[in-house]
Amino acid sequence: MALKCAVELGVPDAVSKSPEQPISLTNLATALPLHPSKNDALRRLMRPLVHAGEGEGEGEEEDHYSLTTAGKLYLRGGFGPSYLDLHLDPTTMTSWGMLSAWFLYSADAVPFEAGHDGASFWECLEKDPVQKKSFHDSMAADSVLVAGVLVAECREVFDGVESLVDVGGGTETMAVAIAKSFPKMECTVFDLPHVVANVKEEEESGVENFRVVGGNMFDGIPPADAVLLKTILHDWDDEKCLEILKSCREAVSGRDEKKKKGKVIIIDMVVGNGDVVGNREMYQAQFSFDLLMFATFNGKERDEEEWRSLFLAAGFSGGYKIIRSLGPRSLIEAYP
Ligand SMILES: C[S@@+](CC[C@H](N)C(=O)[O-])C[C@H]1O[C@@H](n2cnc3c(N)ncnc32)[C@H](O)[C@@H]1O
Ligand SMILES: COc1cc(-c2oc3cc(O)cc(O)c3c(=O)c2O)cc(OC)c1OC
Repeated sequence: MALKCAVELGVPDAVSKSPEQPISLTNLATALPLHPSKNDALRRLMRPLVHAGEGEGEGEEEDHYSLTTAGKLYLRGGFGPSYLDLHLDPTTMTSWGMLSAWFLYSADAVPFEAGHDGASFWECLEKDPVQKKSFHDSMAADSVLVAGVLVAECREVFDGVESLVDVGGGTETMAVAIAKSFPKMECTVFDLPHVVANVKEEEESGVENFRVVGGNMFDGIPPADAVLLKTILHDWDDEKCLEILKSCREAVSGRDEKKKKGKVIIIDMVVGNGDVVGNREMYQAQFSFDLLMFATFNGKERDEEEWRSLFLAAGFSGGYKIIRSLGPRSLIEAYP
């Protein structure tokens, strides 16, 4: 909460722009648009942030500040501010307020839905344009990071792929980044009609090998050589995941006479795998997201065994491969 407040006040930008490094408390107060009667409280706001880095050689001085590497993520326009907006938004926070009630009473409603008269997270977003924008902006900020790695370091994933559908692609960030990087590939972003309605302009204005399709993935998925599911399956329970995966399998299972088989590319967590081994903070990230997914959707972060069972049950007879770790997430390919 201190971080959210500091970001809203523009603290990271003021610290970063200061010619004095580290910047003193007095100069920081002057650089911010604070009411003069509030200057003294700035030290109290900054203290928990300074001490958050304790034990790593940071946080030794309480009245002079410079940005840590993580702090740089919170500069305006970066990934951090939209991430905070999403996770600390009052609508999103409802899940946490309802979690203990879920444990105490026999009703099985998803905590988020119990706090919203039975409406799902996606239904709430549709009704609230501000929350919808905040959600899709932060997912897009995440996609900028992930797309950068994907097109720079994982190009072999797209070898032989002539068409790709980004299912639940949200706004166009990921599909456009792939389309630009692979100009011969037909790239489609597929999401709920009210989500992609805002993306149409992008389609009209520019990248030729990119198009937009609105629809419900539970009613079918447009055919392609590859389907991309980035942070989709963790939003759903096993039953719904099976429906999605079966539909993806059909979508990539060969439309021409050669019956060329494609693949499903998944970007999601594999709990306990890859980069997280021996890394306490990565485990914390995975377990925190698991609880968030549970409280918001009855979704979950899955370990390798759980992924294996899903692929088997969804009929992926070609098996699967965990291609690489992307921090707490992994890139998985599943073959029909
Ligand atoms: C967690 S977001 C992931 C967005 C994007 N893949 C990314 O990683 O940035 C989940 C996406 O699934 C979409 N979605 C939810 N239900 C859907 C449905 N029934 N059919 C198609 N898309 C759906 C949401 O609108 C949202 O864009
Ligand atoms: C913005 O960066 C990330 C976001 C997510 C993420 O966050 C969510 C938050 C919600 O309140 C509801 C959701 O449905 C979601 C997601 O589905 C979702 O994927 C996840 C990330 O990595 C796992 C992000 O990058 C760090």
